[in-house]
Amino acid sequence: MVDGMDYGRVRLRAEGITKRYGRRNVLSGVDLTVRSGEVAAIVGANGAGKSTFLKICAGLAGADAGTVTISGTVGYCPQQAGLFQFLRADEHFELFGAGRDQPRPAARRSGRRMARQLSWNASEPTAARHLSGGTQQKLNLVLAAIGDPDLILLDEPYQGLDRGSYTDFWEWVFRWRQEGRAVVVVTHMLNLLDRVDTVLDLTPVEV
Ligand SMILES: Nc1ncnc2c1ncn2[C@@H]1O[C@H](COP(=O)(O)OP(=O)(O)OP(=O)(O)O)[C@@H](O)[C@H]1O
Repeated sequence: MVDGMDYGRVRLRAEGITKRYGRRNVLSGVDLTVRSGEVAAIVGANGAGKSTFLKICAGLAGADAGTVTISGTVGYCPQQAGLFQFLRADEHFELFGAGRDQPRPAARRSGRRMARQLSWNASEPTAARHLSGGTQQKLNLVLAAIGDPDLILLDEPYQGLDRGSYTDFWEWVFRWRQEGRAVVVVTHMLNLLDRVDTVLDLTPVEV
């Protein structure tokens, strides 16, 4: 437990989220509530609407109906890393840190520290475009957590991670929970579902 964290406070409340693309109903009245100190997993088949739902929660896509209420700061990790190809890791940390009012040295320190937890030395002066696919994904992940957001939204953030880093990633998620953050993870890793607090299954119901 961390002093000052508001354990149990609702960080995300999505109610009645409905989304259509053309004539296709992707989400129909989806609800999800996540509190500080909780991990929610979103599961469902390919195309079930997991990424769409997460983007709506992050405010990056609009819903046709329903409301999303967020309390506190938000970090979002997209499925495809949205990096600046010519910038180094440190420069990404500074840029994303600035977006969350974090001074440059603090952002650099916290980015490097989190990278180390994923077995990556982020102080190397390598442009993002020259990082390996898995390392780009680590950068993508660290950027979602820069500035210690209260709510962290992760869209299958482990693609390309090696076995050790994958384990480190889940340890991270459960550490964040312990620290009182609210975490939402899109995942296909059903073996971990007994360790999360809420499971939202978007698989369409057969009628
Ligand atoms: N911008 C868009 N325009 C039209 N259709 C879209 C758009 N974005 C998503 N879709 C469609 O909405 C459906 C849900 O897509 P989404 O990416 O949310 O699914 P998902 O559950 O995250 O899938 P996956 O497990 O493959 O990542 C799919 O049929 C997809 O083709």
